[in-house]
Amino acid sequence: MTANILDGKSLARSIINDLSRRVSQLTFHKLTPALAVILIGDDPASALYVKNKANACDQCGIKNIIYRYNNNVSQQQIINDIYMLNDDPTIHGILVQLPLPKHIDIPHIIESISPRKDVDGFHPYNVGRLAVGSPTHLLPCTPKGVINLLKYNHISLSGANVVVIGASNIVGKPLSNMLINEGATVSICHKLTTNLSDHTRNADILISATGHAGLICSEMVKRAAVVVDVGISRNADGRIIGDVDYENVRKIASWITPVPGGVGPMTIAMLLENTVCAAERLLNISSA
Ligand SMILES: Nc1nc2c(c(=O)[nH]1)N[C@@H](CN(C=O)c1ccc(C(=O)N[C@@H](CCC(=O)O)C(=O)O)cc1)CN2
Repeated sequence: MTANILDGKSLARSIINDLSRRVSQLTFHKLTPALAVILIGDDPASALYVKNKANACDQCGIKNIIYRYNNNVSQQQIINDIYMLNDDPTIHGILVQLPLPKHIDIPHIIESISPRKDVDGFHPYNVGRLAVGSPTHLLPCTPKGVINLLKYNHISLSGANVVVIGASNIVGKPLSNMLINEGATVSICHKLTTNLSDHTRNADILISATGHAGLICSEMVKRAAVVVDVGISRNADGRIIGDVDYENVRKIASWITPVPGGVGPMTIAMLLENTVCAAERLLNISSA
């Protein structure tokens, strides 16, 4: 058996293509969706992700402005600038690229973003709405990308045993809530989980989001499981690799995401979709 590929790169391309039409409709109504990106410090990976986000915005006509700060910028300065962006009617989405320098308190920064412009879906208001199963326009991008990738490939979530490895606020926790809302039975494993394989071997759908290269080997995967790799690390040659031992696990799984080209591009497509949704809400023409 060789797994089918969950091709996030091509799905993301087609989503971005479709978004161009929604952006044109907005610009017809004299509203150009605009995303403000706050980039603090000199982390090369963050700089690359921000550049990729800007390029993707350009592809579908979303205006994007990058606000760059030195590593030693004060927390208050960032919060003041976010307040300014909250009040700016020409800005529809605001995101702060993570991680942040140690002296900056991430929850404090995120809570200063208007929930209506929180296109990362990290604000406690949006997190809370997701947790209680209320409709929310702004879901976190990586989990939303995973769910879209699975649904697009007709992988059923209702009643499935899903194991999520990693309990971060960005991926593991919101993804688990989204999966529960889809009717899946969800187990969340994390750093302190003992006997990880006992959990993973029961998974119909196994999702790993740890950034621990090669964590998931074929012995940990049930035959014909769906395997989604959200991890990104670099090996000694600087090549990007995921949490999953792709070459061996693909011989066991029914579906698998590659790294690169799986979940990563979907994260960016979902960010763009959230930005368009945030703008559409102003005109009450949301098609999401
Ligand atoms: N404010 C946020 N910060 C971070 C988020 C986030 O969703 N919001 N997620 C990650 C980083 N991230 C987006 O910001 C991100 C990571 C990876 C990719 C991606 O397309 N990866 C490619 C490989 C790209 C490369 O490294 O060459 C792939 O997997 O194919 C997109 C976005 C942490 N911070």
